[in-house]
Amino acid sequence: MSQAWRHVGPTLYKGASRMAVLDALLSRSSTDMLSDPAPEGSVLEDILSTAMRAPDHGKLRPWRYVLVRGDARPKLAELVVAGMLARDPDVPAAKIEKRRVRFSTMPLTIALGMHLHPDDKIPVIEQEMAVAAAAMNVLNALHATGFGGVWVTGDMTYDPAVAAALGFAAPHRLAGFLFVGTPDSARPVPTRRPVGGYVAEWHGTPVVFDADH
Ligand SMILES: Cc1cc2nc3c(=O)[nH]c(=O)nc-3n(C[C@H](O)[C@H](O)[C@H](O)COP(=O)(O)O)c2cc1C
Repeated sequence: MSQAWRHVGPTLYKGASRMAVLDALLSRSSTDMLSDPAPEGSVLEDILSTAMRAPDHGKLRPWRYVLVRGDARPKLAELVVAGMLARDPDVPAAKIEKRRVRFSTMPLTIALGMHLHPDDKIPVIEQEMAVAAAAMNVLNALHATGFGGVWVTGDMTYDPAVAAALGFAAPHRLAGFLFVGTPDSARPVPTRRPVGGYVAEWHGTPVVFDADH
């Protein structure tokens, strides 16, 4: 890892208005309709640095990012396909081909690793939630810098052989994969539900949410 990756970078939003930050948070959406370029260099460093501001009980910093790009992509695709066939030798050829193409062609895939400490006083679920919070920061930062992506899991995420081949032998695990690149500009503008149904004020008796009616 180069020296550049170790330094504390410039504040990403220095000079940006709070509204610009909120607008970015309110308008992010996921997509796998992604083309080149993917972020690289100092832009990618800034994006991934947002992980380092995720809430993190015990400062365990359990998030890990494995960058898979260029010629490494078909290798990851073959690893994923080998796992599919090991789990189910009769898996349909079309399903294999779809996954092979996806992992071989995404501009950048980031394997989300979880470096877990099962014996720590911080419960594993809190370590996992910190990884998820960090991934959310990364997704928002991708959007804020004009890039995009989607977090996927699937059976390959829970395959110990795939995890180990990426560097996460037990007790460490994968939390999924971020497919990353430049979103297709023709994709539909996402809608956003009003949050009202997911918020309630407590007055001493259990709350009921409109979203659950
Ligand atoms: C932990 C986790 C795993 C996910 N796995 C998948 C997946 O395997 N396939 C998929 O299509 N979407 C998956 N999603 C959902 C997408 O990442 C995305 O949130 C969803 O398509 C909705 O898009 P939005 O983020 O624009 O609302 C997952 C989300 C999370 C948080």
